[in-house]
Amino acid sequence: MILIFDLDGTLIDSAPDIHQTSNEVLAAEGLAPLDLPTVRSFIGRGVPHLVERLLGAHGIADPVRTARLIAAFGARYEDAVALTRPYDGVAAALTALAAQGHVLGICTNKPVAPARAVLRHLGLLDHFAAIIGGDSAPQRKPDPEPLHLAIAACGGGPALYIGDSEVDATCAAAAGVALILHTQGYRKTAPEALPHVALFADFAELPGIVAELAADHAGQKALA
Ligand SMILES: O=C(O)COP(=O)(O)O
Ligand SMILES: [Mg+2]
Repeated sequence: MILIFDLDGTLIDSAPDIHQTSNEVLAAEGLAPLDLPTVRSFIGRGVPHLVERLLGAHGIADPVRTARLIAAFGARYEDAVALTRPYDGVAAALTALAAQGHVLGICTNKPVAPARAVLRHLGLLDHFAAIIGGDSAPQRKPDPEPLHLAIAACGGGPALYIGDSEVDATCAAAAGVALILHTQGYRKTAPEALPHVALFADFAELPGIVAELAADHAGQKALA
């Protein structure tokens, strides 16, 4: 099958770097820093949304400042890798999934260049046949288009999406793709509130979950 992964909050805990970069661009505007949980709660809908929320937290809604901060954030984003860690067991799970014969891709709202930069920094880039980011399509997730693009870029066919958030759940549902929910990410609502075919807290569980879903899928195809 094709397995498409979300990035922030799914494969990597990148909130500390996004937090630090946020406070750097706020400082350049003469604005006070925000704490990590606050910034983490703004992650998931891409850079323009993050910046709107950073300024909104300071009571500012100004298109000129928003555009300036988006540019400042973008200029720093590819270097914002030092504080980011993969979740435990990610590399082993990706290796096991590829060994099961699956094709792996990324569909993230992070722009492609910083997505590639952080995956390269963590030694994970070579696992992926395609990377679709927040700047790859006219619309970002939760629009289904980026997920459709990621699946097509991996060769097309039956797919699963592995994500952490409300945005991923809405995107997957709109795309008609089943979601496997990583529960250790940046979600705000209870897992039960989000449509999913499976959930996991530990990447050691993922190869078994995927093997079962792939077998179900093959079984349904045989019956059809
Ligand atoms: O850039 C973001 O806001 C979040 O990215 P994600 O789609 O990888 O969770
Ligand atoms: Mg995410």
